[in-house]
Amino acid sequence: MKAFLILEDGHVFTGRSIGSTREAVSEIVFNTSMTGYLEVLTDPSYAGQAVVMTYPLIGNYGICYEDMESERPWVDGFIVRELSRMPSNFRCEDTIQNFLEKNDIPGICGIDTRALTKILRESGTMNGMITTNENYDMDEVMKKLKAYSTGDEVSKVTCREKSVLPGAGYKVALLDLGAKRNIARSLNERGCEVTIYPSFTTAEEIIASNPDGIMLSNGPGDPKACAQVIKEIRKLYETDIPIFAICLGHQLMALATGADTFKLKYGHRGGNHPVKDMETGRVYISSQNHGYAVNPESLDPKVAVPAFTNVNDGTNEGLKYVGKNIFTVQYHPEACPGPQDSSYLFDRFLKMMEEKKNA
Ligand SMILES: NC(=O)CC[C@H](N)C(=O)O
Repeated sequence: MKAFLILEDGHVFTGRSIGSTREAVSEIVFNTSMTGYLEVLTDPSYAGQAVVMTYPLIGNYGICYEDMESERPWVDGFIVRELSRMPSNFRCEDTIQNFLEKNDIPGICGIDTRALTKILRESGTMNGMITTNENYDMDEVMKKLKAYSTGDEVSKVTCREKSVLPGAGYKVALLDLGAKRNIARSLNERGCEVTIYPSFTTAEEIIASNPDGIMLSNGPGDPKACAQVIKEIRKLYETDIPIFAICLGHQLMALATGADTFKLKYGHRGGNHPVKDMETGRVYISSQNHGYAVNPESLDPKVAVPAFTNVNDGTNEGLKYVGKNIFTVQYHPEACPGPQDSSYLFDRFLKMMEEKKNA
């Protein structure tokens, strides 16, 4: 069946429908990872967005359920050049086509994703519609596209109840703002007992559980849409509990302590973004998925200083909080998909908890 991708600037791409045939209006973003499409589909940070994969062949190893980063796919749509018709891998359990269909996620294949990515890169991220309706009315479509914006996506994707991953080591409270599974897993593998809290949990409840450390997760949408969570994070900042935050968590801690965030032209999404550790000068290759960033000029140097910078565009990729056991990164040390270069940051968090305990 034919499908169309209609962009807010009037461009129309014609391809074939994959997954669900329903219409989807979303923000269109591109990801340059060559593999890891299942982790991309199931990363809750993509709620409210449809993802274009720039790598031209997607799906060749199928779907391996074990690799899911949450219990379901969260993207609004999936856009690829060529979808593998015959996945082949010893772990393969399903095809992307089936997986998208079962989960009612629409997609489009067979379009020139290079041309599409160039448009997004030059004009910036924009809204788009995926539809199988050949008789779409352009004026109606444009009205819908202009009206669309990501709202409070966090409350949509967070867990409903708290849960615990047992461990004999440090007790970590993980605030789930749309957490990828590999965050809890990375802590659990290091022996931590991880208690996962819904995003609407109060700071008082977390503090009362007396954790050795607090972890703020990644998550979808505009960080400024999370006013209530920001208030609770401010209270966590006031304690002396060690805190480590990733991506949305990093942005929210910055907002909670007086800094500002802004929307990047087309974001960073992929598996090979170079970040520089400002202290050592060493560059790490990181997995990233963000559309917003902290404005370093808005930082009060008495509160927080840049710890990592993106080598491509010089934007901020991490902060160290002055006089606090707090450090935060904009990229993904849990790296699923992506290089494992930065997994040492979890060890750094464990060391911080150890030092605090022995102080
Ligand atoms: N992966 C994330 O946590 C993304 C954070 C935020 N939603 C952004 O796009 O910048």
